[in-house]
Amino acid sequence: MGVNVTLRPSKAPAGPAQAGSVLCVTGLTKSFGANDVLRGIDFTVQPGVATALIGANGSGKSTAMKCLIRLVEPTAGRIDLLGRDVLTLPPRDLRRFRSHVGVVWQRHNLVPRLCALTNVVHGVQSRSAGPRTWFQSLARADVRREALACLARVGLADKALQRVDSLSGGQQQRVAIARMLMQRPRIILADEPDASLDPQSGEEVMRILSSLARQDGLTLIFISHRMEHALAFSDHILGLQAGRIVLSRPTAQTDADRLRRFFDHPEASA
Ligand SMILES: Nc1ncnc2c1ncn2[C@@H]1O[C@H](COP(=O)(O)OP(=O)(O)OP(=O)(O)O)[C@@H](O)[C@H]1O
Repeated sequence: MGVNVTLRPSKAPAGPAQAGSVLCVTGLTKSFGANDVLRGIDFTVQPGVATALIGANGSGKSTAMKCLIRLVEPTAGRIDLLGRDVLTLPPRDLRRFRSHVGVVWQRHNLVPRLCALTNVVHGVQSRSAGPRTWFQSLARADVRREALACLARVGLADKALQRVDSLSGGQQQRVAIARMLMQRPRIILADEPDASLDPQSGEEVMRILSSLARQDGLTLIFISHRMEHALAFSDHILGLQAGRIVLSRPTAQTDADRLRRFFDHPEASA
């Protein structure tokens, strides 16, 4: 896949999204009290591109990702995502807007005592609500079929009726991905989906996420602490240090040594 993520010049004036981009972030700033966590970050992502967001603990990666859908309210800046000026959306529009954004967290928030299929059916609630979305046995036939298909896409069709708390950590994360697919997202944000998993399960989760995004032509933005995952599953890498983007490079133009140097001396990577 072609690499077409570009870093915009810092201190660019707020303006409309760059032509063709799915995401355009300009001057994004976030302070928690006196803690300036994001110090004016600018970047643009083109549709279908997989972007890895890397950086040391506390560099602001999760905060930046949460700002994109206003789970954290930015202090300043502009975010154009999926053609919407996100920071101006009124609450009702924001809820509807979020339903187009599939999010995968490190902690997946499944309902442990319910089966995998019911948990996946819950993903439809972003499109339609009501008791028929509470349990797979009550779900409309087409919803049930779609949920089964989503489970099949993550390789868990045979676990559909198994309680989620009887599945392994990696399998649970795959159920969470299937639930996210039920949203029919237009973009996927993943905050360390490979954390808290053993290396093999973490890699499998990343591989599934990445290939689903590619199959559906979806933009994927993911945070990972695993250098090898950033290299294997992205088209472009953005590196944050103390709330600033100090690295923006097509993945094909970097390697493990360069990324190691970024982690050791991020200030020298700009
Ligand atoms: N809700 C909050 N209230 C106050 N401070 C916060 C809040 N969320 C994050 N922070 C602070 O913002 C800074 C950046 O946190 P963030 O979670 O974005 O970093 P990160 O790069 O994702 O780190 P990690 O790799 O450890 O997850 C930290 O100093 C953190 O304590």
